Amino acid sequence: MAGYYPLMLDLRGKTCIVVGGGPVAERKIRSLLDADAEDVRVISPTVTKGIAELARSGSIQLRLGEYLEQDIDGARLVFAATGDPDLNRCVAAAAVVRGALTNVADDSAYGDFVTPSVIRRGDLVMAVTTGGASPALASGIGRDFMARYGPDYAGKVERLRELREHVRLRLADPDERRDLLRLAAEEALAGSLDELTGSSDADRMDEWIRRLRAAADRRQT
Ligand SMILES: C[C@@]1(CC(=O)O)c2cc3[nH]c(cc4nc(cc5[nH]c(cc(n2)[C@H]1CCC(=O)O)[C@@](C)(CC(=O)O)[C@@H]5CCC(=O)O)C(CC(=O)O)=C4CCC(=O)O)c(CCC(=O)O)c3CC(=O)O
Ligand SMILES: NC(=O)C1=CN([C@@H]2O[C@H](COP(=O)(O)OP(=O)(O)OC[C@H]3O[C@@H](n4cnc5c(N)ncnc54)[C@H](O)[C@@H]3O)[C@@H](O)[C@H]2O)C=CC1
Repeated sequence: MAGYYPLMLDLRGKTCIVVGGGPVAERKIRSLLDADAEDVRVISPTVTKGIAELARSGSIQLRLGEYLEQDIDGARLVFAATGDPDLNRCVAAAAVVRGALTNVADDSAYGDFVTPSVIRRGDLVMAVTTGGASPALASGIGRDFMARYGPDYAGKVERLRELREHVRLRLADPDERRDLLRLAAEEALAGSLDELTGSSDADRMDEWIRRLRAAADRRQT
């Protein structure tokens, strides 16, 4: 069993190809679109209603037909998600030759990566895998995360990003920057980010930094 190295890929501008058009392929396609993939191509003789709708709206390019090896030319990611195990292996082998990373839906041993359960809260992205041991458990833990980290985390992360940009411009001392940003993250986890007042964004940031500095000083004494 592979150890799996987790990473977060920027898929903008990269060609992603899904071979197959059933419910599993649809899930992979939706997860690509959720990740802002801009060039998603699907090859399958039959597709779900959902995939057909995504093609109609222009979110994906669909070729209705059986897979041909040249379909995956230029791909960076390839998903082999047909109901035919031999064909899925063929797709994976052709992808390897082309240097593309592959996912094989019915046998993870043949692919380069597995798809985790993904929870998104704006820029906060959580991914859970069991490496194929129990997709149902990965999904269940994903649901637990959803309950623990609610939709408010999208706003929290946005504010922490703003604060971080502000702090990097305003504070020269790297130790002080680190202490304040760690404290701000603790506030986000404790749910106390909403106490900010101030008339403009810059005022709010200055006030927040003042408060964090005071808290950091209190900690040191
Ligand atoms: C190895 C992997 C390869 C890959 O697809 O990358 C794979 C493989 C297989 N899945 C199977 C079954 C199920 N898959 C799900 C659900 C999900 N499967 C996903 C990923 C993965 N599935 C990769 C490993 C992930 C990991 O373990 O961490 C998720 C997380 C993400 C996604 O699909 O995008 C998504 C949840 C999304 C969410 O809810 O967040 C459910 C649950 C359900 O349907 O409710 C079931 C039934 C219950 C069960 O089996 O647990 C079968 C057997 C088919 C058969 O029996 O014929 C195989 C084939 C095999 O095991 O060889
Ligand atoms: N990774 C995962 O999360 C899961 C994986 N699976 C496995 O994934 C596979 C797909 O599952 P489903 O979507 O439910 O299957 P499905 O049978 O509903 O769909 C298979 C799709 O493959 C297409 N297809 C068949 N021959 C093709 C060809 N020559 N070229 C291109 N496309 C072709 C069909 O038109 C159809 O759209 C199955 O092997 C299943 O065992 C099943 C459940 C979960």
